[in-house]
Amino acid sequence: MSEKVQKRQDERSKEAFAKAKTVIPGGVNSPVRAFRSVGLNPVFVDRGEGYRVYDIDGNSYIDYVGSWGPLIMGHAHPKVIEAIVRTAEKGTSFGAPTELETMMAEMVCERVPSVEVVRMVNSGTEATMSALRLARGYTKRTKILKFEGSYHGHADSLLIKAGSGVATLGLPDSPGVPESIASHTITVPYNDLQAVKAVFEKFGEQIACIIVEPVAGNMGVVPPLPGFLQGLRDVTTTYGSLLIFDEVMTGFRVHYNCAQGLFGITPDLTCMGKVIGGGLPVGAYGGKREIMEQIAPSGPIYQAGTLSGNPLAMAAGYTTLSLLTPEVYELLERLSVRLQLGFEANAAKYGIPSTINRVGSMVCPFFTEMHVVNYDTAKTSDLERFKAYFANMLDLGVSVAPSQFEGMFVSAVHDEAAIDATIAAHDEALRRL
Ligand SMILES: Cc1ncc(COP(=O)(O)O)c(C=O)c1O
Ligand SMILES: N[C@H](C=O)CCC(=O)O
Repeated sequence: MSEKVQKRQDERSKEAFAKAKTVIPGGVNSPVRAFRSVGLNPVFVDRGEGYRVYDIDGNSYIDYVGSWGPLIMGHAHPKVIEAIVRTAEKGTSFGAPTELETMMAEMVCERVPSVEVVRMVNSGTEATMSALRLARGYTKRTKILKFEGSYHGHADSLLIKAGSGVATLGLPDSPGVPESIASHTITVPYNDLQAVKAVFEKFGEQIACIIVEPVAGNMGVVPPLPGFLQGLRDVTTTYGSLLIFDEVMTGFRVHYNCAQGLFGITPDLTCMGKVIGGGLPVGAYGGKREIMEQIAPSGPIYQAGTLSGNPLAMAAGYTTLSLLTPEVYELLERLSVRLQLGFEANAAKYGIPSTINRVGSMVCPFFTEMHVVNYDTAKTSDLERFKAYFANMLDLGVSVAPSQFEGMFVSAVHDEAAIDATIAAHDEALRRL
């Protein structure tokens, strides 16, 4: 395969990055994009179409970043683009209600039974930050519990032992988060129900909520162990705390009814983002009416947004959700299993320690033989090997996230040929290690 591959050009991306660094911190608007942990120059994208992205140097890649999850229908899906254009022609934002927002809310409530009422915001960070405020205001408690290596956006209360870029850059706590705020956040290892119970025995009456990624996707992909999510449901019910599912990544990604539908657990509140914006900036939080009605203007807990419910985001999100039929999830499962099996066979062929975690179309190859169940086991992956693997994959025309602590996202427009080409690239990438 290597013989057929032309050397990847990157001169223009290098120039673009140098220029960006003069006016943008680190040259990027979100840290992991800088490729720092893999020691490379970031690829500057020109355009995307279907499962491919094209960079400004003229290289093209089979893409598994998918804008970090939202693009479940691939890049520039014609129906999504058409909906955005049609909507934009009528105006881009009004700061007044539109019927599109109600249509979107109806669609979310219909597909996610735990969500009776939903408020749109502009990012996953806004969704989790607002859900925390609501949980604290509703329960009149201050402490929260989150899991090590989970990422819930960059609100102060949640930037404690976080995953994603924070893990990638090795920054367990961020300067600028006051100790007085951090002290209210309790962290325990993911999948460790005993640790959760021990915390509740000590502080249960003070804990407003548990916030959990029902499939962890920011320490690489880590599925919940059997009984873990149910255990969280039980303990929060016992102590009168709220259970918040952060489905910003898993929402409409792993199942037609989100992760809560896949695992059959009903949270009190759900945070969403990514897929529900179809590639435009969006977030949402929703849940039981009794709790959600505490939000202003129906209740006293304040949260607002100039661009919230933006018509373009609603049009892109609504169209994306309309395309996501149960059959699409069957297709995603088939394609993703094919990818996983191919990767497993390649690793076995070269005797490379490997664990491939997968839930639906979230896939993550770790370079370790350990069963990856939490952040500590995720960290046993050989990061130097990941670095070399990442560079090889890029040279072979496959774009994966530039960090071991992120997953791959298969889209519904990746076909079997694309998956097989990816498996072949992976084979070659491992052979070159
Ligand atoms: C599970 C989870 N929650 C929250 C967020 C924050 O979302 P956003 O980047 O849109 O602020 C992310 C991703 O960044 C995420 O993966
Ligand atoms: N893992 C993050 C979100 O899910 C990646 C997005 C980012 O940090 O830019």
